Amino acid sequence: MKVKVRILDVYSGRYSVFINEKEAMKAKLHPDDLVKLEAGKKTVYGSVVISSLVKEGEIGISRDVLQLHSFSEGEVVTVIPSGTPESVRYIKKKMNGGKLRKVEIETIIKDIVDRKLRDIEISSFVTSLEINGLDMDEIAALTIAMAETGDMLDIDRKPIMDVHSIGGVPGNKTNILVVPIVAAAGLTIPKTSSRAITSAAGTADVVEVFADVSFSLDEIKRIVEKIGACMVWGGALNLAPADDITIKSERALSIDPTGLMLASIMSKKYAMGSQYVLIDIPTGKGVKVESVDQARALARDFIELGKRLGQYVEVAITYGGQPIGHTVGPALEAREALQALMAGTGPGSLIEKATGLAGVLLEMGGVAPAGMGKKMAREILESGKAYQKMREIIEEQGGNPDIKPEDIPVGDKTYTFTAPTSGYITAIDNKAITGIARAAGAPEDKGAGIELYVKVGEKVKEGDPLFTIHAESEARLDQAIVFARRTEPIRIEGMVLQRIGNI
Ligand SMILES: O=P(O)(O)OC[C@H]1O[C@H](OP(=O)(O)O)[C@H](O)[C@@H]1O
Ligand SMILES: Nc1ccnc(=O)[nH]1
Repeated sequence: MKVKVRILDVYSGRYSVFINEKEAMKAKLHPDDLVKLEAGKKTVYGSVVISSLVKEGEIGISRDVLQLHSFSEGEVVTVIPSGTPESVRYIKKKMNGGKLRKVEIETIIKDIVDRKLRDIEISSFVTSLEINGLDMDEIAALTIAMAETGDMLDIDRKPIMDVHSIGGVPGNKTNILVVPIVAAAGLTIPKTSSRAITSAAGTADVVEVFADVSFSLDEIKRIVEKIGACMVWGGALNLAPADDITIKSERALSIDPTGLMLASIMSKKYAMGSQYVLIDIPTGKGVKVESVDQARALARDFIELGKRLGQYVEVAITYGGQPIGHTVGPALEAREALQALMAGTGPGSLIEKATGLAGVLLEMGGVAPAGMGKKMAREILESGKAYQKMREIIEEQGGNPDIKPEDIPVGDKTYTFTAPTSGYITAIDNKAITGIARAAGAPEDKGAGIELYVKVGEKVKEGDPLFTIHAESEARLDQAIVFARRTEPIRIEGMVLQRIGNI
């Protein structure tokens, strides 16, 4: 079927092509059918939307498609119905517990990147990995396939360090301090981050509050060669492009299958050319890895995967039993991170973790003697050198280097929960805290989130403030209050834990 292109100002997050109902009937096309568009050497796949936005003889091209492919108004394209991709058979093989061969994994990833697989098939793939997992051969093949379907960065300034958290713990703004500390020591650290997967704010969501995070690889090369660091969003680059597509499914389901997590992280590190990689595995109740034994097993997998990729990997198992610092949500976390960098100090959990991880990297990079890295990291932070480096990063990434924490707007719709009784704080529920912040609108609403006034082990009196919810709308605030009342995220000794009826 030959039709003319109509550029449509439609942005749906999916590769949609719009076809007139009569045209569709003639071509026996139905909603969500996969079609191939051919124009010269250009081949693009898209999902059909039946619409009166276009006339017979036309095809509507959405902004999603135009992000990666150029089409011009009136351009003639050939539309060919595309049958079910071969990769769907491989997804079903994994769903049935089979082991995928390298070529099968490569086909799935290529079809994801080429948009031949629709949301339903991608979600099925992610779910099958959550249920049936991957062995190390499959994970290595997945990692390389994810990296090699995108661009690779070649940075001259060596050695190239990197740090990445598996995430899962609310308030984990740690690496926003780690990166400038390490770069201030003269090492090169081209940090890529994802947006939130299971949390209320991914590092890319937080950094975006005070700088751009979407750059081309050439722009990143310029920034990193100039100042030794960046903090950018992996999804904006054509860097392991399947990663951000699968993360969208993970976010919707709030899952992060271990094998896919290993590949997601290490494919980005591999594509950036990182030589020395530190992985942070937060461990504790309510995070992705709940026991130290599980963390050790995952650590061994990261180290093995690194060996197969030619990268030196070390792993830090860190405390994840409660939120890091006192804030959860993009703007609130950006404020806290900036405050800590400017003051050279801050909440114990944040400073201890940041200087601990940075210390390991300084030792891995050979600029600190064994066992002296954390001390050196703390000195860099307290001296203000880390803040100066952060100013450079913000400026090079298009932000205002003079930004102050109070310049960062946070949600002005607030509600504060207070202690219903006196006693010691015995637990803070990570999942509940994340759920409240996400109910309040985070991470999409940058100003949404939670300010925590207490941590485990502290003593409170009845009526003392425990936490404040921030939202950008009353409706979102109400949703978050209901969620908070239902989940009671902060437990005080002596509180009734459960009430069981006469069942
Ligand atoms: O907590 P959740 O959302 O599951 O995991 C995603 C977060 O973990 C990693 O953090 P970092 O970039 O290493 O700081 C990712 O980049 C992302 O920010
Ligand atoms: N699955 C992932 C977890 C954390 N970071 C990532 O980039 N990917």
